[in-house]
Amino acid sequence: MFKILKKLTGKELRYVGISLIFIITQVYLDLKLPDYMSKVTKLIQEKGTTVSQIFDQGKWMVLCALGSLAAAIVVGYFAARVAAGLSRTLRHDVYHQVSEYSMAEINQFSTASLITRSTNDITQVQMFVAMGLQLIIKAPITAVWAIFKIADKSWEWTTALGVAVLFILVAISIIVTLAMPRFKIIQKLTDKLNSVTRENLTGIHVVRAYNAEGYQTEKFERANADITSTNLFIQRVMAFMMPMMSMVSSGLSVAVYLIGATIIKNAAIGTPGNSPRINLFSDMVVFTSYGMQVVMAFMMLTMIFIMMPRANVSAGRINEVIDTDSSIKNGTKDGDAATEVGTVEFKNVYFQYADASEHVIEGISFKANKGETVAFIGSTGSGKSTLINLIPRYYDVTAGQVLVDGVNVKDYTENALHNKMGFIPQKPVMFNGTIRSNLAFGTNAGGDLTDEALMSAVRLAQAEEFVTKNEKGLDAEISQGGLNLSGGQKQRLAIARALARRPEILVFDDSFSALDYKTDRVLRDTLNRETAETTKLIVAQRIGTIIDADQIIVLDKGKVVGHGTHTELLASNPVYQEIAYSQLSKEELA
Ligand SMILES: Nc1ncnc2c1ncn2[C@@H]1O[C@H](COP(=O)(O)OP(=O)(O)OP(=O)(O)O)[C@@H](O)[C@H]1O
Repeated sequence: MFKILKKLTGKELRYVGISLIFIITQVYLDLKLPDYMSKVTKLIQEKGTTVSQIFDQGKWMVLCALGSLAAAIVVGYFAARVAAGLSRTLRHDVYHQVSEYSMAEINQFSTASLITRSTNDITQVQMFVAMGLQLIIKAPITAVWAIFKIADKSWEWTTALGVAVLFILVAISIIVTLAMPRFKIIQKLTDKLNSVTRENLTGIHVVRAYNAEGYQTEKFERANADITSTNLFIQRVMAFMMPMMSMVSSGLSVAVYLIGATIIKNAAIGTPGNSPRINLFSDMVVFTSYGMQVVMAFMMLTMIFIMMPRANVSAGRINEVIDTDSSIKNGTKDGDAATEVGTVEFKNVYFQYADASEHVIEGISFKANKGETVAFIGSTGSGKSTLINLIPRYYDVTAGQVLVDGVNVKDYTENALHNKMGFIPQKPVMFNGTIRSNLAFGTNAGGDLTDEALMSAVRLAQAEEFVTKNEKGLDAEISQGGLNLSGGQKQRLAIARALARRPEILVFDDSFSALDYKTDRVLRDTLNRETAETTKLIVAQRIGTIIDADQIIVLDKGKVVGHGTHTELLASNPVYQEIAYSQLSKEELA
């Protein structure tokens, strides 16, 4: 938590300082009240006291109460500003740190947990800071000040107060010890609930189509029941707090009055102007009042103890995200460091996922020259997507080297590397906005993209028809995730987005699969004609898509089992032959 609090800005620390002044003012005014009460008590018992004399003292009491209220409002205002400011800083830091993560870190935390950490966990810290700032400082000052004011009244009363405080401390310790471990669990269970809900919502079509609502509901209910029972346990334990505090405050009042009755009985009556009994009675009223302030102060601390363990767990989870650096370190070379143009080379590359026991890619070497088309084919799970994910450094190789334009991808800055290529993922990703905002997405080495450049990319990607059919054209709206587009339309826009950058290298991860055969053929012909200078790496399932490639690499269980042109492989490679004959007849392949 302290590490998180170090993130407070200078302005926020100034607000904390101002709050401190007002908290002290508030405590001073609160503790001034019993002094006036004492005077009023004495006046009431003395003969000949007039109403205006009592009113004189009462007026100050009202003013103290109003002053204390005003100070509390000011403190609340600044506490809210500090807490909201800190929460904004944390959200900013978490967001920027996560944006730097490689896929390895995102997989390590899981998307659901990263969402909980940047929302729920930050809210916990925000609530704690807002409450804490008002109470953490106020409670000890009140307690110490009040004890100091009544310490000399009578050792019997002070002992009663000490016993009450000791009782509170022991009870709080027991309660917090019982509840603390559950707070850690509760944030994990929130992650789980988030993950189940997300999965259910994103896969709602499949869930409905397979009548799997029951199965999904059961999963959700289990997660829901787990979090409910843990919450209930915590709430039940915490439920003891308030009754216990009222019991202690009532008990303390009774004890002070019982002790007071005995002390007053044994005291001398004295004279009307100087009566020890009247003085003792007034002391007793004042002591009860200060004693309540002490108990209230501990009550405030109790609130803090309720919130602190959970906020602490949340702070730890936020720090974990902020302190985790991306395993992929940016290089320093810019695009001009390239020694070649438009080449991609793999030199004896091995790759293993962090949580896997075996290599997914083993000893792969090849070189794609400028303007060449290199295709990758192989059964599902043979490692095709993994292989091309190594080019933009979504993952780093375990051994070997990947070179782009003659330079190791690890040496480039992220921007320089990504500006060289247009990457079209297996599942096209669309963002909420317009066709224009989706195509001109992100930064581009060539500067801002004109509408002409965008439309030219749209034409190349065979998307012109449906883009121009919409009267808004490039301004046609796209909903989140491209839900208002068909699979093929999304695929074509994803290709247009890559083409619009006019990159040296195009990487297609099975990007033609959602296209019909005719569009696939026309798109390939257009690309060959219009982007002849661009190097193309294509992962494909269909032989037809890659039949004209300059090099075809056949993968099986992460290894290269064939490398050549379509004609060469068809003549001699059994794995390629098997794939080819399963899709096309001998006549079509000839
Ligand atoms: N994030 C990951 N963590 C662990 N293992 C993974 C991960 N992604 C893929 N794998 C494993 O790596 C292997 C290769 O997967 P990859 O997606 O590269 O295959 P592919 O040839 O592209 O398959 P497909 O044609 O079905 O897309 C598979 O066995 C898969 O289980």
